[in-house]
Amino acid sequence: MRVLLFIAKVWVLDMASVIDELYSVILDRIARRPPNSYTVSLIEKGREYIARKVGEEAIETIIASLTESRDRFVSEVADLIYHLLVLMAINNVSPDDIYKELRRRMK
Ligand SMILES: N=c1c2ncn([C@@H]3O[C@H](COP(=O)(O)OP(=O)(O)OP(=O)(O)O)[C@@H](O)[C@H]3O)c2ncn1[C@@H]1O[C@H](COP(=O)(O)O)[C@@H](O)[C@H]1O
Repeated sequence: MRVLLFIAKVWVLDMASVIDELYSVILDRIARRPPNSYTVSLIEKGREYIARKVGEEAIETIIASLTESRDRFVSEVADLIYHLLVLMAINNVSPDDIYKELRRRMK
């Protein structure tokens, strides 16, 4: 049981660190605006476009969960998380804000 708890904890920490790292890369792209960056192309299309894109990715995730393979579902969840992080970044909300809220709700 202890080993399972340890593995679960390491997995959660690793997942959080990937999200933190990706969020930092997104902030960097927004600040530096390098060419050939998908993030920059999203930012240039504006807040409404990005919000709509999150909606689109959420729908694709729902469809994948119901009708497609596990791999397709994993890929759609990753797309959704990335676009959500971009939307969070332009709203000055960090992954830390979300971790705190989730921790506050934890029973
Ligand atoms: N994690 C991602 C990531 N996930 C998904 N996507 C992009 O999201 C898009 C989703 O595909 P869609 O078919 O829905 O959309 P599309 O037709 O390509 O694009 P639209 O014209 O519809 O916006 C694809 O172009 C993917 O490349 C991502 N683009 C970038 N990242 C990471 O973000 C960081 C910054 O990337 P750049 O901004 O490209 O440097 C890097 O660490 C990247 O690995």
